[in-house]
Amino acid sequence: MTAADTPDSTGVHLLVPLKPLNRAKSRLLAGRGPAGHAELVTAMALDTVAAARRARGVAGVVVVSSDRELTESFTALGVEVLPDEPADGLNAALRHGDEVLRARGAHRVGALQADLPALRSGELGWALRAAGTDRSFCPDLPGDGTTLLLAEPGLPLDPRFGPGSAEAHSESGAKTLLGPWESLRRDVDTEADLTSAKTTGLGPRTRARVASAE
Ligand SMILES: Nc1nc2c(ncn2[C@@H]2O[C@H](COP(=O)(O)OP(=O)(O)OP(=O)(O)O)[C@@H](O)[C@H]2O)c(=O)[nH]1
Ligand SMILES: C=C(OP(=O)(O)O)C(=O)O
Repeated sequence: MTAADTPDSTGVHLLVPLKPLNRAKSRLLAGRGPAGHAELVTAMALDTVAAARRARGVAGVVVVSSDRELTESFTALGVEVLPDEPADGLNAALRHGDEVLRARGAHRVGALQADLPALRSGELGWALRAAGTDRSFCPDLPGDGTTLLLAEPGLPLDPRFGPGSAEAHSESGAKTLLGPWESLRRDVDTEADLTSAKTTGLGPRTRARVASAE
C-alpha cells in the first residue's frame, strides 16, 4: 500500500447507497418516463456526491450500488462503486460497505443519502464539525427520516435507515445534528420536494436536467 492508498484517519468516509435506477425514487417516475426518471435520479446522485467530496472533513466518498449505468457514471468521475452485497436491502448494503471500508483502515464511516441535489459542501462541513467525534445523525426536514449518519470513530456504523429512521438513530445513541445546514436536510422524494430544492439551489447536473424537461 502506498501513502496515497492509506485511508485518511482524520476525515469521515461516506457511503452513498443507491438502488437500481428502475426501482429508485419511484415517486419521481410519474410524468417523466423511465429514461427521464433515470437521468434525474442520476443527476441528483452525482450532484450529491460531488458536493460531499468537496466538504471539509470528508476523507472519501464511496457509492454502494449494483446498477450498471450508475456504476459507469460514477466511475467516470473517479468515484469508487462497491457492489450491493448481500443484496438484502439498504441497511445490509451499508453494513457491508462499512465492513469493507473499516477492513481497509477507515477510522470513521458515515452514510449519506443520494437524494440531496441542493447539498452545499460548506453546510456538510459545518454539520461534520458539529458532530465532533460523537455518533450522530442529521434528520431530513420533516424530521422522520435521516440524511446523514456518522459512526463514532473506530466503531461500526450500525445503520437503521427506513421509515422512522430519525427516531431509530436517536434511540441507538446518535446525537441529532440540527443547525444552519438546510441543504443537508432537503432530501428529494417527491415533485414538491424537487420544487423546494430549486429554491434552496440545485446542483449543476440536476439544474440542467430540470431545465431541459421544462
Ligand atoms: N445499495 C442500496 N441502496 C438502497 C437500497 N434500498 C434503498 N437504497 C437507497 O437508499 C435511499 C433510500 O431508499 P428508499 O427510501 O428505500 O427509496 P427511494 O429510492 O428513496 O424512494 P421511493 O421509491 O420513493 O421509496 C435511496 O438512495 C435508495 O436508492 C438497497 O437495497 N441497496
Ligand atoms: C430511507 C430513508 O430515506 P427516504 O425514505 O426519505 O428516502 C430514511 O430516511 O431512513
